[in-house]
Amino acid sequence: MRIVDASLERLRLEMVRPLRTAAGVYAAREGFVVRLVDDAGRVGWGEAMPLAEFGTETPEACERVLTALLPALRDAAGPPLPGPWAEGGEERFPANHPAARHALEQACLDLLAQRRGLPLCQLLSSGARAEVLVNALLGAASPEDLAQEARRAVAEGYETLKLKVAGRPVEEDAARLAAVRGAAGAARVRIDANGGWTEPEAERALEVLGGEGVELCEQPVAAEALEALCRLAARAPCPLAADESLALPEAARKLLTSAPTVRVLVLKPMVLGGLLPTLALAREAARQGMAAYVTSSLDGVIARAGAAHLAAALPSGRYASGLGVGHLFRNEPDLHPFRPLRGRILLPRTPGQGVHS
Ligand SMILES: O=C(O)CCC(=O)c1ccccc1C(=O)O
Ligand SMILES: [Mg+2]
Repeated sequence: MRIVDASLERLRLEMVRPLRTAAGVYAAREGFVVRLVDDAGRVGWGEAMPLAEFGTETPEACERVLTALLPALRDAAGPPLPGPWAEGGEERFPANHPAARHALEQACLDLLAQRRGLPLCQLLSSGARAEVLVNALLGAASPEDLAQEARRAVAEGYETLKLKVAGRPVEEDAARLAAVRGAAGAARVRIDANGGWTEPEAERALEVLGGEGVELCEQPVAAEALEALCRLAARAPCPLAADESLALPEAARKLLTSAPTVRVLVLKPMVLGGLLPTLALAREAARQGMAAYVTSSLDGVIARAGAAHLAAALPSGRYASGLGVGHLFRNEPDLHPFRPLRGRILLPRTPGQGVHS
């Protein structure tokens, strides 16, 4: 397999309305699409959608690295093969640029899976599941609007709802959560503080919010506050999940090796540098008795396609994946296989990722 063309295009995602989290407001996203063509005419797609505040490189740095790397691929005897297929090729992937590495690795895996005649999830794991559960991300602010959004999601078939909390008084979050719980029926409710509380604030907020019917809380305290996170997890009424913390070097290792009170990891392939490093972390977590699920970092459909294949290949599919964000974007393509239906994504069975131009 020789690469006969390698190109890079900008991708700008405009949000229908800004998404507010405790860490900030997202109105638009800037990233890149990598397209590799091999000598048999197969096309492999990869996406880089940097999220610098989450610890990836900036869009400028990402573009610089990808622009520098792609011409070399064009003339190479074959694409660099990542992970177990590397044969010494790993150094051809960019270091310290997780979003750029993600895009390049994803496009190479897409081609490799097509060449082997396997859906990407099957290339990643022979035990891959045929579908993945997805959570609905509720974006409304007021309790009334949230209740309506939750009712709609449940009627559509979502079994897990996710609500952003923190960055406002706990009493307000309590009212917002009560509205969601009232509308959720049998659906689980996941909350995400995006690091918005101090340890004492988190302690109190979790007492108030973390009762029955709350599946877990993502990242109650700042990414760096790893020890506070572990202390809180030992006492909190609901399980705590590490998300932002995993972007820090050594954080995953510390969580995996210290007597684990944090039992769940939120895996963002864009932040962790690609599908294979993320799968390796999920497998390591499973060996330690910890659970993991995949979420997007507000990515385009290509990155979510890769993430959906990865989610299907994780050791366990118990937790819903955070991949139901397409409706938040103005320029989301109408019809594609990675749009959740009844709260699930059914993986394409065609070779590769099943992403087409
Ligand atoms: O999990 C989801 O449903 C969507 C992903 C999401 O919430 C998110 C999107 C961008 C940045 C951070 C986060 C997060 O999970 O904290
Ligand atoms: Mg989160």
